[in-house]
Order: sequence, then C-alpha cells, then structure tokens
Amino acid sequence: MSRDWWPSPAKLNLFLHILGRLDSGYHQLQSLFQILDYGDRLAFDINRSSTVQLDTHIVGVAHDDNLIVRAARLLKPHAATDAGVRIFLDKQLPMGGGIGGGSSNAATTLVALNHLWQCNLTEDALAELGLSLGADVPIFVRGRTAFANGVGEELTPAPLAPCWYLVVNPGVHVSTGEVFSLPELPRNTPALSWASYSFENTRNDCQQIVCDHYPEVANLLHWLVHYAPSRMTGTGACVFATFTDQNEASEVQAKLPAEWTSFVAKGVNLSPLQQKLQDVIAASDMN
Ligand SMILES: C[C@](O)(CO)[C@H](O)COP(=O)(O)OP(=O)(O)OC[C@H]1O[C@@H](n2ccc(N)nc2=O)[C@H](O)[C@@H]1O
Ligand SMILES: Nc1ncnc2c1ncn2[C@@H]1O[C@H](COP(=O)(O)OP(=O)(O)OP(=O)(O)O)[C@@H](O)[C@H]1O
Repeated sequence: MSRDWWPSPAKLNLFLHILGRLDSGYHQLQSLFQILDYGDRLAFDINRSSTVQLDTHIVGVAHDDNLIVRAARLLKPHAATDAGVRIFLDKQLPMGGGIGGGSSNAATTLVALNHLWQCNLTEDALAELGLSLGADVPIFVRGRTAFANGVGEELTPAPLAPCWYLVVNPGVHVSTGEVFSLPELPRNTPALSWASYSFENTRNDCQQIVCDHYPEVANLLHWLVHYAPSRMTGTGACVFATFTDQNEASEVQAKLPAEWTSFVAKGVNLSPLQQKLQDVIAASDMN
C-alpha cells in the first residue's frame, strides 16, 4: 500500500550563541535556524481506536518515550474521544546529531495530526505544545528559517539566499543535556542585533568544548574547513560546510573519508512540512 508521507526535515544552527542561564536551568540562546529540504518522513493511518501506536521501532528509544508518541498523546485531548492513529516512520537522520531529528518528528506529528484529527489548533498553540516536548520543536512547527531568541522559541523569520550544505556525521552521539551541563561552557556572549549578523562575526559557543571532548568532531572540522566555511550545528556532533553551488558540495562529499556518513541538502525558507500542509489544505478545498 502506498503511504501518504509527511516530511520531517532537519535543521542547522548556522550559529549558536549562549547569552546566559535562566532560572529554569535552561540556557538563553541566540541562533539562526536554517531549515533543510532533507530529513525523515512519517505516515499516519487515522482510526477510531482512541490509541496511539508507533509501528516503527527506534533502537534505544522505548515506544512511550518516543517524541512521536508523546506528541500525539499531547494533542489527543484536542481531538474526538475515539481518535486514534497508527504511525510509520522512515528514519534517515542520525540521532544526537544536532540536526533536530527527534524534535522534527514531534513537530510533524503535531502539525499532521492537528489537520487529520481536525483539532483546529492555531500554529501558536501547536508551537507552545511543542515547546513542552523540547526547545527545538517550535522552529519545526512554524517551519520557517528564522532567527531565534529565548530557549529557541522566540522566532523571527529570516529568509536566506539559496545555499547548499554538506552535512557530515563524525559517528559519535553527543547528548544535548550533557553539553549544557559542562561547567566550562561559555555562557556570556553579548546579544547580537540581527541586522549585524554575518557568518564570520558569529560562532557556535558549544563547538570548542565538544571538540575537546570528542576528537572525532575536531578532526572532521579540521578536514572540512579546507574546502568551505564550516561549523558544528547545535550541540553536535554533525558539522556542516556551506556552498553556493550544489555540484561543489557534491564534489567535496565525494572526497570524504569512508568512515564519515553525510548528505547534501538545500537550505529552504519554507519547510517541506509547511509546504505539504499547504498542499493538503489546497487539495481538500478543491473537493
Ligand atoms: C542546542 C539546540 O539544538 C539548538 O537548536 C537546542 O537548544 C536543543 O533543543 P532540544 O534538543 O529540543 O533540547 P531539549 O530536549 O529541550 O533539552 C535537552 C536538555 O538540554 C538543556 N538545554 C536545552 C536547551 C536550552 N536552551 N538550554 C538547555 O540548558 C537542558 O538541560 C535540557 O534538559
Ligand atoms: N523520534 C525520535 N527520533 C530521534 N530521537 C528520539 C526520538 N524520540 C526520542 N528521541 C530521543 O531524543 C534524543 C535526541 O535525538 P535528536 O535526533 O533530536 O538529537 P539531536 O539531533 O541532537 O537534537 P537537537 O539538535 O534537538 O539537540 C535521542 O537520543 C533519543 O533518545
């Protein structure tokens, strides 16, 4: 049976500044989220079982802990009492890579089921629900490349010129919680006004510390930076190199040592998830 797949794209943090620590223990950040045209896919078989069932197992993540299941259950009180769903996941994105795979899966679940279960929640309400699952969920709910403040939930859309990224995974899993708990993490970068943003006058405040703990990330950055401007995304472990031309990105990809997995993706201003939602709504309006 052919399934109706909903995209669950990756993101990059083109920069990541840590301005301080909030009373909640979370960190106050500034970042530029670039949405990519590459990621996982999810499909939803709606039923009237009033249960949420994820059919695809992720090694190391229990069914009920999976952000997909947690997102669906969070939304369920806003649907009819007998609303149920069987969910299928096509996983492409590495976990713990700093490209937001789990958060994006949660956002796709919220956006798709809001439509399919006819919950009629606004985008603001979905983003707020998403924030309770993780700081990176709101950017995927809103689906627009954006500057971020706060813990990543205060978003200002920032359309960027077309760009291609070579995203490389050094094969180590970096825990976001662990990086943010390291005492030596810099936490006092001054606030940047968006008008003065450039790649060169920004950085990723987690990059040095992650390189110190994970030489694999340091080696990868050392290799990539010879070819193009390169930086770690999120709390790692993935690193991206930036190109204006897709072929150049593919040429560098072809030179990568075999132990590193990678993909080439286009940066987009509107996420494939929001594009899908718009297409689905337009198709149902025509019927
Ligand atoms: C590093 C980024 O990926 C940048 O986009 C995000 O800020 C992380 O977002 P995320 O993976 O959705 O993170 P969460 O699941 O909310 O948080 C994981 C852990 O990271 C720490 N954390 C996260 C985000 C933040 N702004 N400050 C934090 O201190 C907290 O200890 C938290 O328990
Ligand atoms: N559907 C899911 N996909 C991936 N990871 C999930 C999922 N559900 C729960 N998790 C848990 O979330 C953790 C973080 O996964 P994720 O892929 O979001 O990491 P990440 O790319 O580093 O995220 P971020 O950039 O948001 O920090 C995983 O190690 C896993 O234990």
